[in-house]
Amino acid sequence: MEEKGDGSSGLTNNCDLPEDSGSLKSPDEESSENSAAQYNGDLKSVLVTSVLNLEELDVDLYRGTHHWVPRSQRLFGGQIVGQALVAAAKSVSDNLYAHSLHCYFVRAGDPKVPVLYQVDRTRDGRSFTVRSVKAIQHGQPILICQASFHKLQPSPLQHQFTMPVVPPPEDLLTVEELIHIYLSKPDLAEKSKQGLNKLLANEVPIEIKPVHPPHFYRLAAADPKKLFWVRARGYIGEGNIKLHCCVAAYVSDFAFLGTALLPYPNYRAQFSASLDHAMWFHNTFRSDEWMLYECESPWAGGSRGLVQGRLWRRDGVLAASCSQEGVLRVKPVTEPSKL
Ligand SMILES: CC(C)(COP(=O)(O)OP(=O)(O)OC[C@H]1O[C@@H](n2cnc3c(N)ncnc32)[C@H](O)[C@@H]1OP(=O)(O)O)[C@@H](O)C(=O)NCCC(=O)NCCSC(=O)CC(=O)O
Repeated sequence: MEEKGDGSSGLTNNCDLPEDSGSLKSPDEESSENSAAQYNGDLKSVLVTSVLNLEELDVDLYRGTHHWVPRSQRLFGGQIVGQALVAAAKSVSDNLYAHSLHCYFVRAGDPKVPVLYQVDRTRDGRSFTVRSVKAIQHGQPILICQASFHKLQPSPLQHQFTMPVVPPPEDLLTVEELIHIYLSKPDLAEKSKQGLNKLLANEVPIEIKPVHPPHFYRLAAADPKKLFWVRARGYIGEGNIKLHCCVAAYVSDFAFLGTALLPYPNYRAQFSASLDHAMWFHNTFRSDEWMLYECESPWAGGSRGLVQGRLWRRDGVLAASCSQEGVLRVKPVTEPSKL
């Protein structure tokens, strides 16, 4: 069973709501914010230079291309959500910040062609503004998304759960380092070796450090809960709060639905795909800095699973919350994993 330190049910007052923190600086980075190399390499994140850098075709019409495509050969849901949020954000003024989005994945995305994003300016209110975005391929919607933006408004109401107590990312191994360890096991089945090598060859623009690696890889039945540190690969830098939300939308769909499979190591997903994805942004954060992703699945049934997640800044501030339902069609595993 997975342990979560002191859990997340306690309420504290230490949340740092946007009205208090228009800047993305965290206290320990203020003195050296211009040093890209201290984050995660001096290369700009491909998420910013390519994936989330949409081409404007016409007013409220954009085109997005792909970077990493999962083995399923359908587009990664996080990419479509992230790009849809970029498109929505382009038509709202600078003083409005995304606070929530709600999406349905209605068709599989085709990795062979780009995606068009058509933005409908649903409403511009006094403090809230809503956009609807349709992601289109082959003339048909693959995703429908509603995103809402809000002006910063101060309030005395401030609370949040407490971040689970876990080892810092510096004390944990990346997924790639863990895979190298598994690959060095002498009794590793050839099929597993091939699978792991394929994973290594993936160019996922996200870095991950699982807090409990065996749980992450579903080796034994575990509670449907997982914790991992996550950040965009490469440097993004301070500045654009909206952009960090779009990167977080991309990141938040990664390995999320798999949380619902953790109690069932004797089954593998024959067909799995996210059906919907919702996010709420609570505080400013940097998506190129380590954030703790706390994922849990309160329910599975009827070939579907529900997952919920919290993205924590490493200083304990709750950055965002996520929810997703996915279709999960499984079949029994014939050979146990030898990782
Ligand atoms: C969810 C949908 C498949 C529902 O569409 P339909 O209702 O028409 O589809 P369906 O359920 O009838 O069939 C879908 C596939 O399941 C197969 N299928 C049907 N019944 C089955 C059963 N009982 N057991 C096993 N498989 C079954 C079908 O043959 C088909 O495979 P086949 O298609 O091979 O013929 C679609 O809306 C969709 O593709 N939405 C997009 C989902 C998505 O791409 N999400 C983002 C990526 S996932 C992601 O990013 C997160 C993640 O991976 O974790």
